[in-house]
Amino acid sequence: MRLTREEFVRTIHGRLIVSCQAPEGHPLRDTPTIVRMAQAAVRGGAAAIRCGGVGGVPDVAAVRAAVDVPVLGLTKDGTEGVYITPTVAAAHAVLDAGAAVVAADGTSRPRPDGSAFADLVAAAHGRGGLVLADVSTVDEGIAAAEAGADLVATTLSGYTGNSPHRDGPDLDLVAALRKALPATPVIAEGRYHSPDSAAAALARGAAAVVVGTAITDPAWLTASFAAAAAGQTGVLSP
Ligand SMILES: CC(=O)N[C@H](C=O)[C@@H](O)[C@H](O)[C@H](O)COP(=O)(O)O
Repeated sequence: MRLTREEFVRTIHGRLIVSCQAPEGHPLRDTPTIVRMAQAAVRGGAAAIRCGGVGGVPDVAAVRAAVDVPVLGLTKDGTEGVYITPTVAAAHAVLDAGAAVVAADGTSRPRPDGSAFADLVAAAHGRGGLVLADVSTVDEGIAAAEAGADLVATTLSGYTGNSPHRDGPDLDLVAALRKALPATPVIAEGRYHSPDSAAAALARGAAAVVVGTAITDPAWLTASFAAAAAGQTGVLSP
């Protein structure tokens, strides 16, 4: 699916994107399960699906074939430094698998193939794809937009050395990017764990909000219920 930025933004504007991923070793980590996760998310109203990650290109291709909403694809190579679609070759592969948008690390940290982020953007545009820059600060967002990113996302806030580490989402970064980049759509992503927080991101100027864990990880959901239950232990007799 090839879309112009305007077409893509029209599709997602004011809506939810669901990130359908599971880490290595997770009980849900296989491609058919990720596909069903994506189908369930679309049934619930997801405007687009973000997928790939450690499942990589096979997940992107399988989800793309199974849903009729745009796919934001990524690969993940490790967990340190630049690991989200870190190379030009990875971006090509994600787009060739049918993603409308490639989500890639948009920071200025060194990339494993020695390329610059602008090289990845040019390569993706050459394939007719759009680029979502995952960043952690306003300055990174500005640099990514200058390098040609079609959209920027707050995905990496809390996961880099120069961004604040917090339990909840970085709503301040959403607002700051919106102000600094009036012509570049901002996607809110990272630790949106409630419908209210997702709505707050849209109110702060996000074009759309990405939710992953809080929708797609039953282990995380169970742990939050289990913790609440443990807090009540002894209040009522069985
Ligand atoms: C930092 C990083 O590697 N984020 C990844 C990006 O694709 C995913 O692991 C997250 O699940 C995704 O960003 C959605 O966030 P959350 O699961 O918090 O709703």
